[in-house]
Amino acid sequence: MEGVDHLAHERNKSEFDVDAMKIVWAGSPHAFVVSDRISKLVASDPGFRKDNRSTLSRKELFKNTLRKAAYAWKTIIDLHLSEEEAAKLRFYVDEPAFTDVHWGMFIPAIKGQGTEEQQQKWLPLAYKMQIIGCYAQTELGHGSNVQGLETTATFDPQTDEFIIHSPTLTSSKWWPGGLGKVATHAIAYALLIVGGREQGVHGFIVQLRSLEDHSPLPGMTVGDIGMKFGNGAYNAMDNGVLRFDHVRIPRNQMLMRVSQVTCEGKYKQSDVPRQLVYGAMLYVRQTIVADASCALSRAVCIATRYSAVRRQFGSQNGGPETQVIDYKTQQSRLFPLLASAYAFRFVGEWLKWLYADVTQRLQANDFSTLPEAHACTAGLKSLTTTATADGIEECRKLCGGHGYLCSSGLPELFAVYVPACTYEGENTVLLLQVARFLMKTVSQLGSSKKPVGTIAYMTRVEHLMQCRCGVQRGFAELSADLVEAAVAHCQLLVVSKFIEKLQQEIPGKGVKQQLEVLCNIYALFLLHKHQGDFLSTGCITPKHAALANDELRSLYSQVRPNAIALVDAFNYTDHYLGSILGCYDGNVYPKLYEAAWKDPLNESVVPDGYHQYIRPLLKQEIRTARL
Ligand SMILES: CCCCC/C=C\C/C=C\C/C=C\C=C\C(=O)SCCNC(=O)CCNC(=O)[C@H](O)C(C)(C)COP(=O)(O)OP(=O)(O)OC[C@H]1O[C@@H](n2cnc3c(N)ncnc32)[C@H](O)[C@@H]1OP(=O)(O)O
Ligand SMILES: Cc1cc2nc3c(=O)[nH]c(=O)nc-3n(C[C@H](O)[C@H](O)[C@H](O)COP(=O)(O)OP(=O)(O)OC[C@H]3O[C@@H](n4cnc5c(N)ncnc54)[C@H](O)[C@@H]3O)c2cc1C
Repeated sequence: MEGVDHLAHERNKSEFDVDAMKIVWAGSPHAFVVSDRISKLVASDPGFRKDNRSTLSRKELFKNTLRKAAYAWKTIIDLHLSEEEAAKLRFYVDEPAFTDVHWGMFIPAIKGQGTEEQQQKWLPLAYKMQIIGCYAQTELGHGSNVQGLETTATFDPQTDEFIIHSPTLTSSKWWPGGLGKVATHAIAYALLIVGGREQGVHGFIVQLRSLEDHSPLPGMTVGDIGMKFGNGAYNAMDNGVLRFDHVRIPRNQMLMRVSQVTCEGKYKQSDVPRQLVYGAMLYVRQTIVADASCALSRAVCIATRYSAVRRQFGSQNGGPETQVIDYKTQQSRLFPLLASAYAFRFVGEWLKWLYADVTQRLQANDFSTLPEAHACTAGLKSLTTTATADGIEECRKLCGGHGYLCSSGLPELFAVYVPACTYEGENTVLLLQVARFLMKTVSQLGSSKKPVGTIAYMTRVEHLMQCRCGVQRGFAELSADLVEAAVAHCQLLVVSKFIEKLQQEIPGKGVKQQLEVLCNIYALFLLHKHQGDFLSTGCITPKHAALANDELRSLYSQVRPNAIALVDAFNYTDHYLGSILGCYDGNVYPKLYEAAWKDPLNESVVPDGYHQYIRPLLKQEIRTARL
């Protein structure tokens, strides 16, 4: 039935003020208003249509992405959108594109690592999109090991230039988004060589393509690296390959905030730490944590609405069958994911604050919190992306067979999301960085350097004092266990930031109570999942473990009547969700049926290839037919 809200009875059950929860989710009344307006603007504009993506060939998909990016830019200019509104528009257009890396990495890298003068020269061009940038760090042979990069930048004092060169096949830049076909410029990372001495990896602004006809400049071999996981999905992005053959760039195109090369060929290090070369990664990891809650909430919204629509078994006296959301097994898989979406939202908010704080301190030459900020961004990036990728797949399974259809939106969401576990730092590699930070802290326990901030709790964990002398030995040998410790540390962060959120004033009828229920689910689910660790370390008794399990069941019952309203609070349009199973009105079956007929395979009743392959088979002519 068109126009009927099939989920109205669910919405009527809710015990809290959904509009107030929408503001909590958005972060502020202002953020809600902007997000609501821009999402509706995108949803109502046929220029941003995306329901045909999975049927396009790679070339068609790519061209369509270029069209959308240009159309989005025109909309931003025509409507005089602010930076905040423009970012929201790109978000709701919901298509991986070169613009993500231009705005998300190229510009932040110049801001973080460029001198004032360099920023003044390059940022206005980038902001107006008169140049399009990518972030060319990873090579064919090295991604995680940044110090192992082989591209060289050799200073030539005769011409006051750097010679950028790819000496081996494995030194080819490989993966950068936007590089393959679009970017005119790159921040390329290369091993700096001055006066014959290697000075570590640095960033350089390199023009790749002509601003007149887009052809690669002399000395550049550049192209796309090929199809990636999933049809459609991330294939809208032109991840690229690039080789430099003795390409010359002016000296002032080395990003020189952290260290400088003079025209006489002197290498000078500022008093800022070398790790600032990694600053763009700090920034992007923080945005990835914020984005995790969006991707997970999207999958959870689809699975929750569909679970309320779908009925299987349990009909009494010819009455309706049971909604699958009422099965305790469904609840025990779905509701912890719902709780995780909210938990990641709040930890993402906090990380944004932490990043702003560390940036302010860095500008004032206070580098004291940089290691903590690195550990938090790296650890939370790893934890939230792993949980989100796993969560999207679980949501697909929670939707049964229909979850496997592209029209459910879940396969594409998974395919686009899952590389987040790899890009911007492979997740295990990042956890090892957290472990290193934790072990460094443990080794300093008892000294005058007291742990503060997110590691202040360590002084309260007595047995850590006993193991502090052994932590510098056997790091590699124990690394698998240390990675688990790193995850536990990050989970503690997530739980404590959720609790801190609840200590704030939260307006709206029943909103705080709902969030308390979700926070308890998040924490108790972790305790339940890792009860072996808690029991074996004597942190809890078997009785506590059983109580936690009982409490979880009771909490699931409390969520049940509010489940639909809790996902409505994400305020996603049907356009953004891109899912028949998750559509707002719950009118799933007619929409699924209709969508099937739109598949290109259904354009003719008898398929292409019938006369060539099916008929000969049926007529037993197969031995004589030429295949
Ligand atoms: C709206 C905007 C959207 C933006 C885009 C959003 C989403 C993304 C969308 C699509 C994807 C697009 C782009 C993807 C881009 C990329 O993937 S870019 C490439 C990213 N590459 C990596 O992340 C590589 C990972 N490797 C590393 O980070 C380092 O090499 C590693 C830390 C693993 C090792 O470093 P190394 O120097 O070799 O060794 P150490 O372990 O000795 O470290 C030295 C010290 O430096 C500290 N440190 C390391 N990293 C940082 C950092 N980022 N910030 C601050 N400090 C750092 C480390 O802790 C050591 O300190 P100590 O010596 O212990 O004190
Ligand atoms: C979709 C996508 C977009 C990307 N975009 C960009 C971009 O715009 N710009 C850019 O520069 N790069 C980009 N990348 C590259 C990305 O940053 C790297 O792939 C990533 O950093 C992982 O590095 P790697 O591929 O070398 O993995 P590897 O390090 O080779 O990882 C392989 C395995 O080895 C393990 N491993 C590695 N080192 C260690 C260690 N020390 N201890 C224990 N285990 C270890 C890892 O855990 C993993 O299991 C992108 C990648 C993808 C998939």
